[in-house]
Amino acid sequence: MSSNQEVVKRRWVVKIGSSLITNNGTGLDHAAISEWVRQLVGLREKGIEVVLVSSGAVAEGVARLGLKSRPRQVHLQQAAAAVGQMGLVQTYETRFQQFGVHTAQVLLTHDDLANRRRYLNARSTLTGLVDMGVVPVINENDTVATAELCFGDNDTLGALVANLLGADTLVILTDQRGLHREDPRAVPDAPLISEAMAADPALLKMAGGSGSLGRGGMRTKITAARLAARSGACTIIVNGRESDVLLRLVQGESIGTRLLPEKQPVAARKQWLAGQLKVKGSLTVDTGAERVLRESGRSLLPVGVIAVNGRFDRGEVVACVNESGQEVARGLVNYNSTEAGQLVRQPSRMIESLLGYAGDPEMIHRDNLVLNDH
Ligand SMILES: Nc1ncnc2c1ncn2[C@@H]1O[C@H](COP(=O)(O)OP(=O)(O)O)[C@@H](O)[C@H]1O
Ligand SMILES: N[C@@H](CCC(=O)OP(=O)(O)O)C(=O)O
Repeated sequence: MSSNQEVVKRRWVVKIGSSLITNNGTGLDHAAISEWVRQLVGLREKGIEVVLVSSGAVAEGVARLGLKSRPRQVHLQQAAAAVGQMGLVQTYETRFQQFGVHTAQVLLTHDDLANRRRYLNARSTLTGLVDMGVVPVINENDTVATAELCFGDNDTLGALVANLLGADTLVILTDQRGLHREDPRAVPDAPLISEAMAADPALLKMAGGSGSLGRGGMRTKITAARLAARSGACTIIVNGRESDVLLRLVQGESIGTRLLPEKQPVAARKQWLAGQLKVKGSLTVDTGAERVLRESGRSLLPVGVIAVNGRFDRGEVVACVNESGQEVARGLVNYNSTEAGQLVRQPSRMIESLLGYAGDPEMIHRDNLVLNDH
């Protein structure tokens, strides 16, 4: 089923942290992974689309290479990650296969999500995988990530993937029950925060760094929750060792820390789009398309575009103007200006024969479109 259809599907991004997935810092905890896979399959059976962000490459590489501990030099850590990533995806692949579910390895860098064109490509590919019933297993592409431009921790990556896919929930599985008022490693009886607004400034004051094998600690989890809230996702930080943790969450049990977005999903996402972006060109739309955009918030299809103005690439921001030149909306365009010119007034089924490849049916997908409210 296409994500572009109007059916509202539940989509969860589940992040499994380094501190949880390893056996005392080296190698993977295979029994625990089997447990999470069983539960992830259970979520799918309840109609939830599942995307996994998993750490563990460095830890597994350290074990496979027979190293005593995580290397200090970055290039050796990256080498260990390259070795360990093989074992990580092999483990998920084998476990999911037992349930007849396919997995796909997706390695992303910061650049992939900052660049609009690559962002859209990543989005299309991931959406395609999810639509085909595949579970993407995502990690940072440690081999090519540079110290200045890396996610570093997978909490941030998980949040950006939640933004990318418009997930309704980001579950961060870690080695604590959730966010406590103070780091429970230092203050064992510090009370648990069960629910808060993700944007609450008090949260960051409670959160400390990583006390163990992970990279970000609670701080990056709070920041991740704020990022995820931007596209309307709720973040749940919870102990991955709790029995049936994911299945209990889906039944609505209150475990862990739930960090809520302050706005409705669509409003938050569109506010972000509206606030961030500059216009590179414009598409003139006919009166029918203008009405559809204004009244039903649907995607802009090529058939409603009557002219293309300016030069732009796929993934850049363009304005949608009416025949009097008044801006109706703006959004991230799925085609560059040359291709868009070829698609003017064309039905989407003609895209493949006109461009020579099967592109997105929309000129601008509604998720990437924000109405001009003047
Ligand atoms: N206020 C807090 N509540 C809970 N844990 C905290 C807090 N402050 C810091 N931490 C630390 O964050 C750690 C979890 O983060 P991290 O080690 O990065 O794990 P992961 O690999 O799962 O991302 C905990 O083990 C804990 O020591
Ligand atoms: N990409 C790294 C994981 C980075 C990391 O440890 O992140 P986190 O689990 O958020 O503390 C790996 O697979 O080893």
